[in-house]
Amino acid sequence: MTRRDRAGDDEALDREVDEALALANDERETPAAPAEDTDAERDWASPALDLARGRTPPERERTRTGRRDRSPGRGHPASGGAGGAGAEALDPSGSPMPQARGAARRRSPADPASEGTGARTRRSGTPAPEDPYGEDNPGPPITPRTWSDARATAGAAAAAMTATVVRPLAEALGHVLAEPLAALTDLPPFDTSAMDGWALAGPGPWRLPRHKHLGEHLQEPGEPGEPGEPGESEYGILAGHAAPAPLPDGHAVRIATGARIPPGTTAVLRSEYGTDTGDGWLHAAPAHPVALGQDIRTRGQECRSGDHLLPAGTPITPAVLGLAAASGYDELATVRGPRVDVLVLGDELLTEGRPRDGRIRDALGPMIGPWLRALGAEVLATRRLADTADAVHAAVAESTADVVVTTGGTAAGPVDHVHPTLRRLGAKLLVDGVRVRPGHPMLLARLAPGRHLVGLPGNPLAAVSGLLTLAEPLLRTLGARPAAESRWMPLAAAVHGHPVDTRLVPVAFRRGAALPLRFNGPAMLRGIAAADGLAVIPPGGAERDDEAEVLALPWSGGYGSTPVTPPAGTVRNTAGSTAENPAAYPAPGTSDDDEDGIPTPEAPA
Ligand SMILES: Nc1nc2c(c(=O)[nH]1)N[C@H]1C(S)=C(S)[C@@H](COP(=O)(O)OP(=O)(O)OC[C@H]3O[C@@H](n4cnc5c(N)ncnc54)[C@H](O)[C@@H]3O)O[C@H]1N2
Ligand code: MOO
Repeated sequence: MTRRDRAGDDEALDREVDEALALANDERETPAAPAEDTDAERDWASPALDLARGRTPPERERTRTGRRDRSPGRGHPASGGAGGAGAEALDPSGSPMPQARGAARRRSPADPASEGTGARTRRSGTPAPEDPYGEDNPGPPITPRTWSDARATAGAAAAAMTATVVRPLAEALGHVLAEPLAALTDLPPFDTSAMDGWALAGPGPWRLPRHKHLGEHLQEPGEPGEPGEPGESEYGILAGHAAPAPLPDGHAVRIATGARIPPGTTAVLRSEYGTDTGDGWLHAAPAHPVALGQDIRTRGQECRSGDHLLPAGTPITPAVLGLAAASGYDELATVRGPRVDVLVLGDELLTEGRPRDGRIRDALGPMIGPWLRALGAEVLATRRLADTADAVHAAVAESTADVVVTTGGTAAGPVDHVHPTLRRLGAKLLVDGVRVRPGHPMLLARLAPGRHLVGLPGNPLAAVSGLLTLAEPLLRTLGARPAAESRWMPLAAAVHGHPVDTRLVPVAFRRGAALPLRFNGPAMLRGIAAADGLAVIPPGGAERDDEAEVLALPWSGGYGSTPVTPPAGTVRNTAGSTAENPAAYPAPGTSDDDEDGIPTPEAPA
């Protein structure tokens, strides 16, 4: 067999398998299907799949990778029961779907190769070659790449951006620290009480200030600070006041959590452990003897001024915002996110109302921008373009963004204008097709040094596949973001595979397992909208209980899980779709001090 014969054979195989997968994944769920759900109906795609598998050329068969067998010790509830049979997948609404069957074989335990594994790019701070695939280095051949190779190529296609933007804390969420976070103060900045109670000097019983007996002062509060010593209110020493006067040996004074400790204090007694006998004396409960230093947070316990709190490259989470504020910051130096223009191609697309007259709603305009923002991009605009070569060419040529993301027009149809546009602009294709389903026509091109175009296929789930395969690694590198740890989970049901391509399949997390969802065809969003992740299914498919790599989604943790706050006024969506964040954090609230209920003194006795 010649090389050409084999290539032709492969294409025929691809077509057959695409059709079989489409049948297995899409049409099985169409309302027109007969009401009775017999085994025969459920399996009607299997012969085509089996046929396709049977014809797989031996050297391309089962280059199974990117998986680890579940160790026998790691049981999960979904795998319990009789012999592993009868796994159910749920559709997005939670109804059981028939188990995929006959499509995958049990893995051999040892499996060192890693085709399905998400490739890692270097962490921020590691120098990257500028424009790695420039004129001097044409890079590896471009077509078509395996899924993991495509991700690695996208992650290595650019260097980390160096521009920084100083942002007020309120606008820094989701960005990345451009510089290490160093404490601007000691934390705590002064010795404070960890509890409401009394500051004590020396061993008890302790003398209480006469005019500050608890009973007297809960009735008619006067002006704070009125009675007593400097820094005291009539309730004793409260948080937020000036330095209190020294506490003489043998004395006690009421003190609130977070208030400054008066000089001379040796310990704090919690209010529930002490008794004010009403005659001017305070006694500790015998069950709670006072330990030296108890319930005092000493200055600098958490950090000293200048201490290195977090490294550059740390994503700014709500917790980082809190730490930055506590340690004295009003604003943070952040890495400028890569600027992205989104171009939505397709004359058939409507921007409002129900599909009509052969036209459908644009599902990608409202989805891609927010998703990119969750991946750290600064989305300049989402524009819808007419399906003409000139419109596409002009929009790409005029864009000043670091990354142009197009949707649709990647295939070879009469109005697929992405490839011709790239040729016209002299762009260099880095990835032209990926061995992944859905989404195989996705592409990545270098428009100019430091400027790239990601071409997402028009089928909506194929576009998501392109986002996670090409856009995510590219944006991660540009934005100097750390790669997320790979997450592996046992599959709660078998999944049909493509014989030679990786599949990305929406899954829901259920009891520690990844449950494949229905409605996972390339044109469908119903599965992904209900999903917690995208399972990476290696060529050949996977059995129930096989461990699969699972890609995080912006709303399910892992990379891209922290949405970037759109700077007010700077993010426009010229196509008029809402640019709302799909996973916005709630407004920062207050949090209690460390009331952990553990009666252990904070400072050693
Ligand atoms: N001869 C071939 N045809 C196709 C192939 C192929 O290999 N050979 N691959 C198929 C696959 S797989 C995909 S994926 C698509 C990719 O096509 P394009 O990137 O050129 O996208 P379009 O043709 O513009 O659209 C495809 C499909 O998606 C719908 N679409 C497009 N944009 C949107 C949007 N914003 N919102 C909702 N739906 C959208 C469009 O109406 C089409 O139905 O090519 C196949 N063909
Ligand atoms: O299978 Mo296409 O690649 O629909 O995305």
